[in-house]
Amino acid sequence: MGVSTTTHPGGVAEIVVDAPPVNALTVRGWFDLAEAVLAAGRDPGVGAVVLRAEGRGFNAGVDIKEMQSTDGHAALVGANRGCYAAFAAVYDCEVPVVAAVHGFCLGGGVGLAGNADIVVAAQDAYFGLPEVDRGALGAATHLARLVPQHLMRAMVYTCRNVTADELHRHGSVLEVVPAERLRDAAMAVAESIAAKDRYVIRRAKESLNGIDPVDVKRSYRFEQGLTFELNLVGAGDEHRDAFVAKGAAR
Ligand SMILES: CC(C)(COP(=O)([O-])OP(=O)(O)OC[C@H]1O[C@@H](n2cnc3c(N)ncnc32)[C@H](O)[C@@H]1OP(=O)(O)O)[C@@H](O)C(=O)NCCC(=O)NCCSC(=O)/C=C/C[N+](C)(C)C
Repeated sequence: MGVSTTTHPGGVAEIVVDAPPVNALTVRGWFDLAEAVLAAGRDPGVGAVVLRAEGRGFNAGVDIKEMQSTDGHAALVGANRGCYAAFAAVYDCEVPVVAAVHGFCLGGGVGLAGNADIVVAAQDAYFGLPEVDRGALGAATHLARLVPQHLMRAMVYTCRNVTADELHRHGSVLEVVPAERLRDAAMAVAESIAAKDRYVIRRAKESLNGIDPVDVKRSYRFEQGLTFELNLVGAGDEHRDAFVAKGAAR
């Protein structure tokens, strides 16, 4: 349980998130993931990273229950800083990151997949930002890397999800495979990158980040500023409390 890294002989670091029941990460979980991704990229023996998850889905975003059961603002501030650190780590990782997505990829999950260099998905994968329904904002920066502008806006305002097949049609998901083949498909892409000259691949990643038209970290920080406003006016608590109460009622 948690975040684990296995470095394979071909130079692929496989980072696996396993946080039952739905891979909704705690503050600690986001920071652990950030450190695992950065450490893999720092390892000179690594040429590519595969980021995947065990369980029912890739990622269900922040752990709302931790946020609502923690006194004061520590969990709220921590989740924001943890998400920022984890999304930034995927982006800044010195080698390409291949996200292997299955099942749900929601909220913070989109932050991870959107900042990955390559996304491979299972046929059951879907992506979305339920933030507006949770009284929050954020990860539109990263969703905008996966879908065109108007679809991104529709997804933010309506909280509708898109499937892996739709993203494949937009070109942001490289390959859609049956769930049982997801790990192998992601590893195969990562191995083909790790087989290249490691110095050149690191410079290729640095170069691609350097020509990005959007500063993803700054853009996400702007989004977070408005999330803080929603918290100040009480909209955050109202919607998160409703989520927790709905689960309890069930
Ligand atoms: C589609 C989901 C993830 C799974 O659906 P399901 O039908 O397979 O499972 P179920 O809804 O019964 O959930 C199982 C248990 O997991 C709990 N759960 C689910 N999501 C979360 C969560 N995010 N935090 C804490 N706990 C969660 C759920 O209450 C069930 O517990 P019990 O068995 O009842 O005890 C579906 O669950 C779903 O849609 N979840 C909500 C996803 C969501 O809204 N994520 C947060 C998005 S906001 C975000 O990630 C980033 C915010 C930005 N910022 C940091 C700036 C605030």
